[in-house]
Amino acid sequence: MSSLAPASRAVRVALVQLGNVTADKSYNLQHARDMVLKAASGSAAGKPDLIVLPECFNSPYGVSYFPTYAEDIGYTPGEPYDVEKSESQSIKMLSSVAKEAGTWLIGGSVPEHDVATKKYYNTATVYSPNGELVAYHRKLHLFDIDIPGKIRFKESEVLTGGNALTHFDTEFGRFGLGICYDIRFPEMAMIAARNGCIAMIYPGAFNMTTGPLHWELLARARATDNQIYVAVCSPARDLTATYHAWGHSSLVDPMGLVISTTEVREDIIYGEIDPKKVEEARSAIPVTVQRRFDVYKNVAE
Ligand SMILES: O=C(O)CCC(=O)C(=O)O
Repeated sequence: MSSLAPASRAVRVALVQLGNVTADKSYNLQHARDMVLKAASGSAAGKPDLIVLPECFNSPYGVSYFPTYAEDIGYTPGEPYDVEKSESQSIKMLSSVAKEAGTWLIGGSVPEHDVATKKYYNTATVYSPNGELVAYHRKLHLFDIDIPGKIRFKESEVLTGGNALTHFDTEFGRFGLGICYDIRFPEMAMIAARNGCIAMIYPGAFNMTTGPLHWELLARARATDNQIYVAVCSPARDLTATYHAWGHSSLVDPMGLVISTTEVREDIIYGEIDPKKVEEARSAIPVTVQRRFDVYKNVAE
């Protein structure tokens, strides 16, 4: 298990529960831009250091929409990425608004079309305060569920799952990134925590069936399991859309307490990710060093 990366102070976070995600992509991009700038103007506690947008913020959420809204991002992990030359208008907007806001930005997720391989992905990107694209996560676990009479959703009809875990470093510490259904896989958050991440951030969009059952439960479980912060950022609920998002964007602390949350409408919520609280939780209840990997070395066996 690696130790926590040194952090100078708590990170102020803003979660943007974006409303009005319409069929008009240009409008969606402009609205997301405006809301990031609004979030950056801060709360009574001050300007945030990190702003988060929800899953699929530039397009309606649904398998049939992905090909129409998908953009070619052309990112190769480990290689420098020139945003100016990007083919993706969403990436250009996110980079420029991160720079204008002067904050870290987790740009929710967007449908991606990798033109070279002809594959589609659900992809989240992260920007530094100078607009540099620093991390890129393709949803690893595709949202394929079928609850009879309630909801059937099969991302795999169009999308391909990513094949990498994503952690990124900031001056405040290391963060792990997942998208929505990824939160159901505890291994992902555990590996992030054991690699020194102080938080997992999940742009997401749960629904009216699994939202009330599992959204908060999973966020609190991943936080408690690993004694890290967990942020879940949803779109607002729109009953005129084909997919009704659960909303309830929330920030959970390393003891599993929901420290900031909202209801279903468009909103911006603020909270702090304090690395000292991670250390305090781990010293009070030391499960991170009590694990019996001598008994359960390989959980995939
Ligand atoms: O896991 C769930 O219940 C919802 C997941 C989801 O909405 C998603 O992955 O987009």
